[in-house]
Amino acid sequence: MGVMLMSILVGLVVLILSYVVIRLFTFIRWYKKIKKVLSHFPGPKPHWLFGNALQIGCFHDFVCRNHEEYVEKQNAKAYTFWLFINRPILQLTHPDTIKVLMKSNAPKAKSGAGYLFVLPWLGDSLLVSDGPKWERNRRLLTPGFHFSVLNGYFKVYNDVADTLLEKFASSCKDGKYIEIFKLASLATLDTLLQCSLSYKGNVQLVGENHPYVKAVKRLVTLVLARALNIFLYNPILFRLSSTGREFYKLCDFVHQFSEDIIAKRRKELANNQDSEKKKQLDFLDILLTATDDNGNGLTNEEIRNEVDTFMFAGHDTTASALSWSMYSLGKHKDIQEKVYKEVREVVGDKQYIDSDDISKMKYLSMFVKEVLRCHSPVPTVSRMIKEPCVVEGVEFPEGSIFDLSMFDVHHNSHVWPEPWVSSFDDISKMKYLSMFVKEVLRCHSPVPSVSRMIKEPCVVEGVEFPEGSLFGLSMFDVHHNSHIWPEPWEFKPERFEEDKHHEMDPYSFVPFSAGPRNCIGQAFAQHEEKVLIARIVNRFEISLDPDHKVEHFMEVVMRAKNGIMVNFKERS
Ligand code: HEM
Repeated sequence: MGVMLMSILVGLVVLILSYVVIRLFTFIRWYKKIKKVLSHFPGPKPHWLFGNALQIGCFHDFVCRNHEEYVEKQNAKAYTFWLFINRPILQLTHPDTIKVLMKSNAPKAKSGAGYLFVLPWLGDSLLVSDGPKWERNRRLLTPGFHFSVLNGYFKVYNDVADTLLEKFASSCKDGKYIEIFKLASLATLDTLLQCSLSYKGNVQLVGENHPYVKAVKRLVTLVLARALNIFLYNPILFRLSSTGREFYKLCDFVHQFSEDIIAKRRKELANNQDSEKKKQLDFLDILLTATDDNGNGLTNEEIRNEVDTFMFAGHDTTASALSWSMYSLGKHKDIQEKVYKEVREVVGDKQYIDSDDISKMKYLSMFVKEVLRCHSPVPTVSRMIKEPCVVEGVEFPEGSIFDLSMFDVHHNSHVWPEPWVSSFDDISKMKYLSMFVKEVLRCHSPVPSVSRMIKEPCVVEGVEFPEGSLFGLSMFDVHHNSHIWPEPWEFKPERFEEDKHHEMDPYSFVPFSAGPRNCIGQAFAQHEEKVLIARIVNRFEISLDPDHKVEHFMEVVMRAKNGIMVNFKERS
């Protein structure tokens, strides 16, 4: 018995030692290889064990130092830095390099900080998933962002603006300055809750006392707290920590919140009660009715994950863009005047962006749509399937060709809905506002960077990177690269005048990323931004507190280190 136990023990030790030796050997081989690959790129000198982790301090300052040294002085299209001995990152800083990864289907980096930390909250949703799961869900969600659906949300943007503007008016009496990010963030969360779940909970008025709002805000903080604390990277240690316990408790709470609404809506859909009460579709309606090629829909959990993802990916990002827009308007009074003049010309004294001269716009809008419907500029497209596919309950074999006839659909009297009133018209007429919003997105890059870990070897600047290499796709660097953007730190909406911008590489302006993993909510976000900015500028003159220093502060989204203090004065 004793001998047997001893043999098992020795066997076990040998097994563990062999495992450790193999891992060590693999690591050393990988380390030598990746070091050689990275030697082609410049970067701050790393410590052998900690890499550059101890030099980072404020991440924003670290990025700016590297930008100056490598991107500006050395004109490098990428530079490298190490978080620890096992975590080298190639930071892509030029359209030529960033496009290699953006065009590919390289998965999101799921080890270390970042995407992994949001998994318990968002599940395997669009933002985090890869491969066939992502492909299927992207296909199912895309119709939810079709312009005909987005158009219906203009009413929500305007309602949200009503509350926000009243808050500005009451808080800024007597020339007081207020911090803008918090208010912007509540407004964008309010919008998303209404557009995703048709949930109206007076979110902006109740503020962070609202339990759901409080939970979402706290979850974002806890994800960040974990990313900054290496001891919480391990999932078991995280679960045992007080931060982890709070995080999981809040996840349960927000999951329950969405699940209750989803279950209720499913029931209403089954009983066909919904259509009578609600005229405007929300994202939930679309997610509940979406089916893939095999007729399978999304499960309640999948829907919940996607809704939670919209909240996470869509509210602080848009709030960042809105806050930096207020900053830019306050800082550049001449630009504010131009935006104001244009808004006046288009919307005049209207309270709602699309109310007063609606009849004229309705006609224009109907005219354009009717031309598109009647003459269908692209009448059909075709697809040949690679796998069997079920259409109307009939299975088609691989190789079948389908004609997708938009012409027929547009002329099908059972499908064509009542012509609806477009409110795009106001927004699309504001060319200067569009340029202004783009310049805010370039200059302040609300999502400063994203990351990818490649599953297959990939060539960047003639150098082959092995599987497992980690890349930082730095939109902030690309947007401030003086070899691409002259005087990149200057705020000049005119850069985006059509003729100038169209000559540029499309990957020189990537605030929403680009390629297959671009932001699904980009049109939604820009519509909301434009309505809110137009409504604010039309009513208020915006000024910055001259005694308050505003500095960028890079987190998951671009914030201001000590906030942005703004005054909104009623125009006379
Ligand atoms: C100014 C506002 C916004 C900015 C700057 C922004 C930026 C981005 C960026 C850079 C990505 C790529 C992320 C990555 O590669 O990991 C992304 C993805 C995504 N965004 Fe946005 N976003 C904004 C607003 C929104 C809104 C309003 C929604 C939802 C309604 C949304 C939903 C998503 C989703 C679901 C993805 C994942 C898409 C996929 O991988 O297929 N975003 N966004």
